[in-house]
Amino acid sequence: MVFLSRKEHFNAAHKLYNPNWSEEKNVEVFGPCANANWHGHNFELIVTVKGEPDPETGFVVDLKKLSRLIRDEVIEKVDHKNLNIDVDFMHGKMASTENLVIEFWKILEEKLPNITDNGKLHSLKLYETPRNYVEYYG
Ligand SMILES: Nc1nc2c(c(=O)[nH]1)N=C([C@H](O)[C@H](O)COP(=O)(O)OP(=O)(O)OP(=O)(O)O)CN2
Repeated sequence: MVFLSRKEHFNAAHKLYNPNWSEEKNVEVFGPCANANWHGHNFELIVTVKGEPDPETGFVVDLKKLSRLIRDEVIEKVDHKNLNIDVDFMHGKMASTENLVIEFWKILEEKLPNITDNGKLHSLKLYETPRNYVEYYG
């Protein structure tokens, strides 16, 4: 079994704000992340696919195809966007890194069979800042 990864990049704005809470409670829980006028992050998304290399190509998945898939299906939808407002799959959800990575997984798990017969989605690692990141295994 080989684990193969591709890193992609996007930047996006968001705020962490629960509309069911008072302004005071939002500030207490989320601090400056609840700032009404948003804030931005440079995100890094690392997608790891696992499988046996195909005997004819030596590939688990063609990294060019994987990059294109991630960019077309995920990055395009979030890059230079406001995660709370512009991104359909985040509507009604808190725009946390945890919730974002779960939505990315749903998209990529469904689309991956279009580009590989032998690779399966293993994990997503999403960096919100160079020091804060989440890992998700489905
Ligand atoms: N469980 C979560 N906690 C927090 C999330 C999140 O998505 N899930 N997000 C945030 C903020 O959006 C943001 O990540 C915090 O930024 P910041 O505190 O500035 O983080 P830095 O690593 O850049 O700064 P340090 O000073 O090094 O902490 C908050 N919590």
